[in-house]
Amino acid sequence: MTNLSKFYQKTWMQRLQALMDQQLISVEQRQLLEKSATDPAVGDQQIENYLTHYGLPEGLAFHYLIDQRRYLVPMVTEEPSVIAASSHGAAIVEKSGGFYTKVTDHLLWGQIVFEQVANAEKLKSLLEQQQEKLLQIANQAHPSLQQRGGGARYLRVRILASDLVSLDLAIDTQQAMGANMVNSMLEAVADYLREQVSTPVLLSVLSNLADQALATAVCRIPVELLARPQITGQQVAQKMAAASRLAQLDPYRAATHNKGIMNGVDAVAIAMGNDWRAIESAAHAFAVKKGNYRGLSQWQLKSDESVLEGTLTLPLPVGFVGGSTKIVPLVQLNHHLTAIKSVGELEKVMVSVGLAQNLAALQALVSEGIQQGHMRLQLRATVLAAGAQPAEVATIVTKMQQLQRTDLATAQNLLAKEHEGEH
Ligand SMILES: CC(C)(COP(=O)([O-])OP(=O)([O-])OC[C@H]1O[C@@H](n2cnc3c(N)ncnc32)[C@H](O)[C@@H]1OP(=O)([O-])[O-])[C@@H](O)C(=O)NCCC(=O)NCCSC(=O)C[C@@](C)(O)CC(=O)[O-]
Ligand SMILES: NC(=O)C1=CN([C@@H]2O[C@H](COP(=O)(O)OP(=O)(O)OC[C@H]3O[C@@H](n4cnc5c(N)ncnc54)[C@H](OP(=O)(O)O)[C@@H]3O)[C@@H](O)[C@H]2O)C=CC1
Repeated sequence: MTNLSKFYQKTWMQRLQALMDQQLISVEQRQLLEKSATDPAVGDQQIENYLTHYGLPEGLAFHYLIDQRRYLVPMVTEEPSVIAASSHGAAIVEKSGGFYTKVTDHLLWGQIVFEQVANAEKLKSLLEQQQEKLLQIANQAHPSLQQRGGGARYLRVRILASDLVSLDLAIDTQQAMGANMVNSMLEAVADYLREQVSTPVLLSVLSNLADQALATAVCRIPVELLARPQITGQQVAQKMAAASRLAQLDPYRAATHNKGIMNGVDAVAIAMGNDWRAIESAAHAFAVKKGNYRGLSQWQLKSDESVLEGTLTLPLPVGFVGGSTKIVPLVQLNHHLTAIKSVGELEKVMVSVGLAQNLAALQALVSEGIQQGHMRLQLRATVLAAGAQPAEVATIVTKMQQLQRTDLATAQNLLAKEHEGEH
């Protein structure tokens, strides 16, 4: 009976066999793992103990007009109504003239933290005096980045506590997200400083709070475009502005407000082969202002209340190259579909999608409520979960809507009746 130790030393087929031998999976489950493994050779190089490829649905969002350019936006998500909402929000902004965006330089912070610091001020000034030398050592650790026009730009020293000091280097990572590059550069500087300074280095690593790589999207919507059945555009706009204020005051609301934004941002990040965990951690860290976690976007009615202005700024530690961007063929296809040519464009698309997602969510929440639109699409997932074949879904969804039911048990009963009726 093969055991599972040294799983990583087994071949992919041996791993599946080992799971069978241990009676952890059935023959059918092994077949599912094999069928889903679209590219075992690549998977085995990408991650450890590779088993199979876990497929997520990819859809396309429409109506994006960003800085007067039209974009198709591939989005990878398992959540119903996210892509519908994305297109819906974008369609409203499209009718309003589109999104206007701006991006800052694409710099990533890296930090070297000193512990057991005896005199923080003294260490701070010592490090600041060596700025040029430290930046030079960082750049020498990854010379190709400078050749591309990037590299370590500047540094700062922060006293975090009487015994903890952080030396932060801002590094222009050009078209890459830069985590691996920055970490190598930091370790070179840390090695140098270990010889210069007796104070121990605790760690050196990039920071995902990429507040030197910001992207902002703005849209200005004539309130009449926000109208919903039984509620005027003016009323929707006023309520959206109130919901925006709520997210500034209440972290419980801000968490969901921001989740709605990241529904779109994450979906684009995955489609573009990016590290969505880095983007998520950056966004939520950036949402803390004056010690409070707040909504990342804001909606304000302009003076004569005829226009609702939405603004979203996000830190985006993202890459147009590097990471898995060249390894996953679908990422190259999605770059082609979106027709983006740089990391700056990727940032503009991502932040616009985040704002569109937020617009659609808030408009629904303050008018008919989220369930009407969301559950109409979520119902399809419920009926699938009840065991329906794709071809049966529409019939069962219609019957559920007639019964005004959304629960799994009703879907299962209707499906059973449908199958009885067939015999
Ligand atoms: C769902 C809608 C769009 C319906 O809204 P609606 O007005 O009933 O939709 P419609 O049928 O009039 O279509 C409007 C547009 O939506 C798109 N659309 C509409 N249906 C589809 C579809 N089947 N497939 C693809 N696209 C669709 C499409 O672009 C369409 O325009 P068209 O292209 O026809 O000119 C609206 O109710 C909505 O946007 N709701 C928000 C849904 C949402 O945010 N879902 C995310 C999950 S809930 C969540 O996690 C976020 C949240 C809410 O918690 C965040 C927060 O609290 O702030
Ligand atoms: N967020 C986090 O906390 C962490 C993330 N990661 C992972 O790190 C990866 C991202 O790191 P990153 O360093 O970007 O990825 P890579 O390790 O893939 O490095 C990017 C590479 O892209 C090459 N490149 C080609 N053209 C350019 C260009 N125009 N600008 C910049 N680089 C270019 C560079 O090659 P050359 O060397 O020839 O210059 C560079 O080494 C992601 O996979 C992420 O998941 C890893 C650790 C932590």
